[in-house]
Amino acid sequence: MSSSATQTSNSSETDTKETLDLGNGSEVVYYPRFLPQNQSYQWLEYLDKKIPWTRPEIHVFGRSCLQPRDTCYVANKGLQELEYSGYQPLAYSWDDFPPLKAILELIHETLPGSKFNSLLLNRYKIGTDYVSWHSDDEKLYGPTPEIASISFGCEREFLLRKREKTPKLSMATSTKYNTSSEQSKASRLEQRSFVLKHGSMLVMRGYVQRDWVHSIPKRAKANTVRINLTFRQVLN
Ligand SMILES: O=C(O)CCC(=O)C(=O)O
Ligand SMILES: [Fe+2]
Repeated sequence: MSSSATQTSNSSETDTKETLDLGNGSEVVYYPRFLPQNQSYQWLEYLDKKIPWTRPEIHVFGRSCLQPRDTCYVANKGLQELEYSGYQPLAYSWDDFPPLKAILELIHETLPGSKFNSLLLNRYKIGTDYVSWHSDDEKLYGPTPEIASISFGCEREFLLRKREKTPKLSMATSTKYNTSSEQSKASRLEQRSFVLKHGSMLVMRGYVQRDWVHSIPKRAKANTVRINLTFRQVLN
């Protein structure tokens, strides 16, 4: 497996990126300074105040629990509806949130050929908010989805771990894995991590959702808000 990280610096800071080849057609590209810092603070404040955040009840392994972070969903009209962990978010319109349209445009300029038409937003209020191991492998994104993930606010660690051959871990079936077997998995299976900075963009493409799982673990010391936007394309 080739997993060399390459550093490419262009004249603009925005274009500075780190490419991680995960092998077998999976790639992650990280743009640490994708958005200007000051503009990003304004967007963070806007999103924190203006997005109609909810903390839904989700269903995993036959149990219901409160999702351990706030969420919202924005999508083009007429797309197939998203459903994960037994929860079907209501789709808001891009027109309600002009800054999201501006961010979408910047992403489309940087990633030629991308046509994102939906956005899942997450808000981690404090360090005990998290997202457990999962992959975004819902059928409506197709077999090799490109997902662009923008982060604002508190820096949090993003972990990627090679998927075990069995069992399937998807957003629909994921749950908390804080057991000792989880620790042994972490040492056995290949793992990568990124600290997602304020104003950064991380892009997952190729077979990342099929072959890898990802998570944002709890961090006791993360005591300020983090907002994350994951842009996706629902195929028709
Ligand atoms: O907050 C993040 O960086 C990741 C969120 C995520 O994995 C998801 O929404 O599917
Ligand atoms: Fe995800």
